[in-house]
Amino acid sequence: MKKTIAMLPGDGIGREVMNGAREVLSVIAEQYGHEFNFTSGLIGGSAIDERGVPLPDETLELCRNADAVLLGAVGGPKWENQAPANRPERGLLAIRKELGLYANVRPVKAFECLEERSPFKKSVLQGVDFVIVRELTGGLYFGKPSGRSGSGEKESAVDTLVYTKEEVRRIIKAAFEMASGRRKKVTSVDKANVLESSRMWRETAEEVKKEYPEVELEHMLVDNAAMQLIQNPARFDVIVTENLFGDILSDEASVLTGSLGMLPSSSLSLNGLHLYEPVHGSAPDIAGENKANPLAMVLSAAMMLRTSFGLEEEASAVESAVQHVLNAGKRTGDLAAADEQVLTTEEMIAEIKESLEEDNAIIHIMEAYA
Ligand SMILES: NC(=O)c1ccc[n+]([C@@H]2O[C@H](COP(=O)([O-])OP(=O)(O)OC[C@H]3O[C@@H](n4cnc5c(N)ncnc54)[C@H](O)[C@@H]3O)[C@@H](O)[C@H]2O)c1
Ligand SMILES: CC(C)[C@H](C(=O)O)[C@@H](O)C(=O)O
Ligand SMILES: [Mg+2]
Repeated sequence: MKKTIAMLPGDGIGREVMNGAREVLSVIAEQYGHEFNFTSGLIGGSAIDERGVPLPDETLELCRNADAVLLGAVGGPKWENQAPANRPERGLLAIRKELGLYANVRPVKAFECLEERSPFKKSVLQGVDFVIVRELTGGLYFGKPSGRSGSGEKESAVDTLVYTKEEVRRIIKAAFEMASGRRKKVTSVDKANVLESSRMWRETAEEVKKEYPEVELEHMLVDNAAMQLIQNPARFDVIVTENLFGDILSDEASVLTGSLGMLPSSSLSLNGLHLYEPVHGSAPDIAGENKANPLAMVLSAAMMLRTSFGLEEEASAVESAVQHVLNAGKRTGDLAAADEQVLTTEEMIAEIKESLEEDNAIIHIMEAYA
């Protein structure tokens, strides 16, 4: 299979983990006889430094000419004082909007071998396997008006939470579709006791539910959801929610897996060009130190292989390699216990590649004797 993959490393650890994903994908290409053409573009702070804007036109063009997009992370203290319209994060919001990436899928699965690294009891983590479907191109992040006016104590700031029915319907449909292929339960998270937008969200969820009689729908207020997520996380299958609620709940949920560095995501459009990125940010506190956990990025690449290219076997091979190295006790600093050896980002990637190569050798031996 011949595919073009646009890589946007971004800033901080985004660059380090993207290098790792590229190496892993190169091994997959070689083993399975694919041709992956990697193109590379600027986004975020690095784009501001080189082109003066967080999302240059040429980066968008590069993405549109690709079969899928991989993104590292954007942002960092260097660009904290940029004008709001020219912050690194604006590049990320703009690419999501421009490519129509309305559905951000964030799977949360607790690896048994990492249970010790989570602050939760084993009994809480048992059976944790859910997906957060976060609306990504509307809500509080994009609503107008947004801005500041006035001065002194009379200065005011406004952000607007606005959704059209159409925007709500398509994300809720995406969640029901996902639940249909899973444990058939959708939890729609809102703040319908206060927000008008949430009341419309809730009504729309009820309308969509009629098309999916086999899928259960429950509504949950977001404050309760934040609590249930850590009290009884195994109760969830598919959570669907507004942009900002989904952002907050997914970082919270990452603690169930042991580290934010474990959470991958896909951002899906209606036209088939999708973007894959870890849930974490550019981690300025460890950037440039070869310390970042590259597994969220590697698992995002696996999601790309499966969702964009239909390469189920290849995606599973990457996920099995991740499972294998974790089972073997290999840990970056975010996952290591005090008495455990700490691997660098590059060493972790080397372990993944080695595991893929061993796996491949076993497959060849089995084929030879079949
Ligand atoms: N998708 C994105 O590009 C994205 C997401 C979140 C935050 N950000 C940006 O990143 C910058 C830093 O934000 P933040 O510090 O609040 O969040 P962050 O996700 O970058 O880091 C939060 C904490 O988690 C740790 N961490 C995150 N990823 C890790 C990994 N792969 N391995 C090991 N440890 C990891 C960091 O070291 C830090 O202690 C900000 O500019 C923010 O806007 C970008
Ligand atoms: C960097 C920021 C704009 C982004 C978001 O809030 O969507 C990030 O936190 C994420 O989760 O992808
Ligand atoms: Mg976030």
